Amino acid sequence: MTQVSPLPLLHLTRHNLGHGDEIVLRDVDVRLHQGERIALLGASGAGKSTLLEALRSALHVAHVPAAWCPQRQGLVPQLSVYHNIFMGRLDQHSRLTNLLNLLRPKSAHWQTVATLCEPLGIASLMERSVEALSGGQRQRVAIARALYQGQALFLGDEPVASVDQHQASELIQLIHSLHLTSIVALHQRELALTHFTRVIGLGKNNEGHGAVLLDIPTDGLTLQDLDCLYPAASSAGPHSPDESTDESTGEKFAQQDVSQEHRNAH
Ligand SMILES: Nc1ncnc2c1ncn2[C@@H]1O[C@H](COP(=O)(O)OP(=O)(O)OP(=O)(O)O)[C@@H](O)[C@H]1O
Repeated sequence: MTQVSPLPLLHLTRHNLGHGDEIVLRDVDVRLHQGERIALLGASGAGKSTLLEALRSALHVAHVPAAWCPQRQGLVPQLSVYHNIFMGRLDQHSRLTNLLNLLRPKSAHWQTVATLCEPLGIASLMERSVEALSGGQRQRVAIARALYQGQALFLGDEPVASVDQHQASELIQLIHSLHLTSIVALHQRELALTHFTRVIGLGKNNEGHGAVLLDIPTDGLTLQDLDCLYPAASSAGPHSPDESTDESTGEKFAQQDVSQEHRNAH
């Protein structure tokens, strides 16, 4: 049987990404295909949000719709959980519908949102204002608002950072059950290996510049292969016993070289 290649969605090529005059990531060359589950990894400040923003805006220009779950959530604290989730589709309704819904939610909209909230464990909180929620509950509301957008592609900037590993795993599964393609920035490396098909890892290259260090399938990848993205972990982390007592840069570079063999395998 002939194998059908996955549909290309985007090719972000030879881009320096940053803010103002500051370049955060050099020579970014990333392709996205339909059906991929991409985990974006890297230490804090490595440029995950910067890359996600660039992908988001390139997708917009290419007219590829994507659900978006931002790191800062962007929820309106004074409004109810229901209203915050409904905001995910404001652009799909007329202004009048949006205004009326603010005053008196239509039962059909309410029901749709309730159905989404059920697996997220926030159905009983739909009338509560967001300011009265815990951090983890707010995170679920932000995810629900992105799910409510009803797109095939999900972009999330650390959407499961405020919940424990078990809950994070369930949330990622839910996101994946509703989206064909996903690109998610994460700090939990284990989740990247268990729930995603590909890892894009950001960090400093040998010249000390921010760059894409890894772009590889997760198949066969180990936690140790990811240590090069986290300089502290590669010198002292629990996944690199060989290096835990030796902080020599030689050891560190040896680890980087292993991972760089896989680089840009896509
Ligand atoms: N709006 C901005 N203006 C100027 N510099 C910025 C802006 N946003 C981020 N930066 C800088 O860009 C670099 C990368 O930040 P970014 O938020 O992309 O990293 P990150 O990997 O998402 O970090 P974290 O895991 O902490 O969220 C950092 O040095 C940060 O200070």
